[in-house]
Amino acid sequence: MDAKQLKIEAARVALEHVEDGMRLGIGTGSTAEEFVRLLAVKVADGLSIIGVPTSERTAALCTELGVPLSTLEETPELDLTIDGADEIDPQLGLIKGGGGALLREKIVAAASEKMLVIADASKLVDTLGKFPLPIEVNEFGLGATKIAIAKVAADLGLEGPLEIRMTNGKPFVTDGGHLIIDASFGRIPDTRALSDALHAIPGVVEHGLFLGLADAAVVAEAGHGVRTVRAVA
Ligand SMILES: O=C[C@H](O)[C@H](O)[C@H](O)COP(=O)(O)O
Repeated sequence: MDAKQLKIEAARVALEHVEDGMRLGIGTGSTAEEFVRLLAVKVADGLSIIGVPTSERTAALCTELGVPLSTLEETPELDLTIDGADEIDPQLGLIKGGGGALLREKIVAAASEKMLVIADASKLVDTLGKFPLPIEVNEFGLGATKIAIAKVAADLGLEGPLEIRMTNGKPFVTDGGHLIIDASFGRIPDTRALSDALHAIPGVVEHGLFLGLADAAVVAEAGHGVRTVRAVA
């Protein structure tokens, strides 16, 4: 089974958690897109949900496929968010933001009663951090913000390149109009301490560590089918 098929399988099982009348946070990325495609078929068959998208990209796909949308202004409390992830640890801590949507994704997940992650098994790790941590920053004061990030990381024994994410030769700009710094710290033993320290830097808008937000992960693995993973205490 190829990577795309695994994403479809995880999305298919996650869809079983969607009930009629739900207010649904809809994630971003290639796995979330497979979920949107399956959701659209159900909607066409009569499933009644209202979706809040986590990016302009997801909003466009939902609109194209006829998935009804709302905003967090109109629908500020959600029942369930279904989203992908770049890494998942045994406590269901996540790294997200590979697609640059981490800020809206975190706001939507935090507004949801439950968050379900969909992924293939390659996203499971013992310790977060092999995937560079996306940090969304304000363009103003970028140099000072980079220095501050490097300092708080060093205090936690972390170091590594801090690279401004580029696309087509220009800095990548998020839906919120910010930049992304991809921080290659390697494994992050104390994710909570790093999260708190990054939040204390004024130029940091948000970061891609999602801690205590996911309730379960639906994980598809070649040869092993799909399993639902819950946090290890
Ligand atoms: O900003 C993007 C999101 O956090 C995605 O959910 C994450 O990057 C996973 O994407 P994919 O399903 O394409 O691996």
